[in-house]
Amino acid sequence: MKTKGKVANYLQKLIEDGHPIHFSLIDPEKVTDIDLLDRVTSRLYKAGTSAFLIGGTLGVSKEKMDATLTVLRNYDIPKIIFPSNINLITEKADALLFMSLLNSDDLYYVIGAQVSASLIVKLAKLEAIPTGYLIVGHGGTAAHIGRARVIPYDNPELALAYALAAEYMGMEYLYLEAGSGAPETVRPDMIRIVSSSSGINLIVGGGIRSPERATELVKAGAKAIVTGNIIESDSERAIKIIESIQKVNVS
Ligand SMILES: CC(C)=CCC/C(C)=C/CC/C(C)=C/CC/C(C)=C/COP(=O)(O)OP(=O)(O)O
Ligand SMILES: O=P(O)(O)OC[C@@H](O)CO
Ligand SMILES: [Mg+2]
Repeated sequence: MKTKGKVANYLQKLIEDGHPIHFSLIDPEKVTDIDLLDRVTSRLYKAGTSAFLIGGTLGVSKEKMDATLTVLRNYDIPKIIFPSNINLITEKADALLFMSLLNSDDLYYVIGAQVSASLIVKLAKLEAIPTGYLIVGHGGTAAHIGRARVIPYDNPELALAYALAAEYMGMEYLYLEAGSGAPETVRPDMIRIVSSSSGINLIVGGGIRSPERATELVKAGAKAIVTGNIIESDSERAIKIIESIQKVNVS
């Protein structure tokens, strides 16, 4: 049996210590000013973000990924690729969420992209984090591109059925995604039901814009939350989100 990689161990330790994980999602397409990115990411780092996720659905190239990762290279927290497709894989990162979009109607997003990516990931010596990706509610661009049959916000049982299937297939994380900029996040009730009846670690993202909501989602059982848009539109608020979830002890 293969031993876990550095990034997986780091995340697992945070979870075991009851420390909520915060992922700062940087969309390389939105990066126009490298100095500004440097200033903002430095503040996120100092506030205690746990890791950087780097990715976007539209308008992202490997060159843009590399430029963003170059800015992030000196932070001693993991830089993790959040891939919308196989062209965003770069050896400059530490790891990638090796995701299967479980509720896609398109086999490409369920297993095709993963087969095309696997040897590239190995050659790049990237750590793969086994992750089920499940799109809920609004779904955003990811739902459209990924041809997802979205899980309704008010159907936690359906989400639980996917979570258990993912867990039984050996995935360690399930990313519940409401979509970038979603008007409503995944609901606490769904998180509560899925986390209490399955053993998979929940990452929750999409539409998280306030410390109160972030805290609520962590208290409901999210092991990690992701914020993307709010970093771009109001980085001070993103900092408040990071600070507020650190006050929650989830053990
Ligand atoms: C394992 C590998 C290499 C690939 C998996 C590919 C899969 C399963 C993709 C799922 C479908 C998809 C399109 C996911 C998008 C994930 C993502 C990077 C979301 C964040 O981007 P947004 O913020 O929505 O992007 P925009 O801001 O460009 O809309
Ligand atoms: O940009 P936001 O709305 O924070 O969403 C983050 C992430 O879940 C998108 O894939
Ligand atoms: Mg985005």
